Amino acid sequence: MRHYSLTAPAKINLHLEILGDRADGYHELVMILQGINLADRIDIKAGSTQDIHLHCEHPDVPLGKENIAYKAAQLMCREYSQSYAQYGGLDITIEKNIPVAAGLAGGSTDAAAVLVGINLLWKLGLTQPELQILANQLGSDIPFCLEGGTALALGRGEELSPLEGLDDVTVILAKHRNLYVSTAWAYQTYRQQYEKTYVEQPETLELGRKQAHSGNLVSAIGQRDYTKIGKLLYNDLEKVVFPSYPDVEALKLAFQEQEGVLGTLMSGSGPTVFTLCSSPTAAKQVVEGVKAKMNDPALEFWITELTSTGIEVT
Ligand SMILES: C[C@](O)(CO)[C@H](O)COP(=O)(O)OP(=O)(O)OC[C@H]1O[C@@H](n2ccc(N)nc2=O)[C@H](O)[C@@H]1O
Ligand SMILES: Nc1ncnc2c1ncn2[C@@H]1O[C@H](COP(=O)(O)OP(=O)(O)OP(=O)(O)O)[C@@H](O)[C@H]1O
Repeated sequence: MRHYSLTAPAKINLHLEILGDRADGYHELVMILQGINLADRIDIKAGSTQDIHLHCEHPDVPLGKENIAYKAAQLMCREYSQSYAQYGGLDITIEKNIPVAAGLAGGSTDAAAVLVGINLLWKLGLTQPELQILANQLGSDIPFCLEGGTALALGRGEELSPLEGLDDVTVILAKHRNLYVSTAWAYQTYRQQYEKTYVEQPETLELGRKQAHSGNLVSAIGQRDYTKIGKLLYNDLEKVVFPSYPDVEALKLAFQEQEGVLGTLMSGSGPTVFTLCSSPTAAKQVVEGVKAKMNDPALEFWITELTSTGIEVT
């Protein structure tokens, strides 16, 4: 029986700027997204019945229709009903290595891997743009997860332009165990506090505005100037997450104080704080410094790298 195993990397946001809210309930964004080497593993094969069966040992991952990977499988069954009838149901196992509800697109990357896996399992031959149309229906981070690497993302996150790949930098991830931030809550709170309606502008004007803030970071990425990249990290959602979750801000400040840090920022809607370092050795020292400063047993740390590799069949 055919069986596919895929690695599905997490992401961080090097830049997240909110231009305003939109009539469809989303926010118009300018982001720079970056894949990292921390990945879930997705195993996918034909099931013995017509059902979709999801397995995951992580206690915080739902196993039914609320799981975004399950929704991705359902979408494929609906869109390609003939293949579904021909090949039968699906058996999907998620090995969860990416922290849950952490601002690292864990669910989104699982869903993207399910789209890729079913495309292979059912021999659909869908192209990347065709997969992108499906990804876009499922969530805002999923189109990026399908591509991976480094990308500028506009719109609600789905208008992607690839940037120079960054893959020789160490990144520390840190978060408080059992601290979760809802993405919907973060954007809704931002909407309430910084109400600014996004107005479509003539193409050239709008492009100029979008490039104004992220442009320097895009240039630094092009030059692979990691010192500059570290200084230009930016996330508008820190403005709403930090006042409600002061521990997250304290964690960022503790990283900023350490020597050997290139830059530090909250990823997505948090609560994970990431820190760029020039080497794994420097990163280990930084983690020790933060542990000593915070003295909080609830803190968890991961040391990994930026990666230009997206979803891969292994
Ligand atoms: C915070 C980020 O992870 C940064 O990459 C993304 O912007 C969120 O991506 P995501 O979790 O895939 O988001 P979705 O599942 O599409 O939406 C989750 C929630 O965030 C809000 N949301 C999301 C994206 C966006 N551009 N504007 C929003 O206001 C949606 O209204 C929804 O309530
Ligand atoms: N495959 C999945 N993996 C993890 N969580 C999932 C999954 N499917 C649904 N969820 C639910 O979605 C919520 C958000 O989890 P996820 O790990 O995707 O958050 P996130 O990394 O903050 O997402 P993003 O960065 O895209 O906003 C969790 O509380 C969990 O209950």
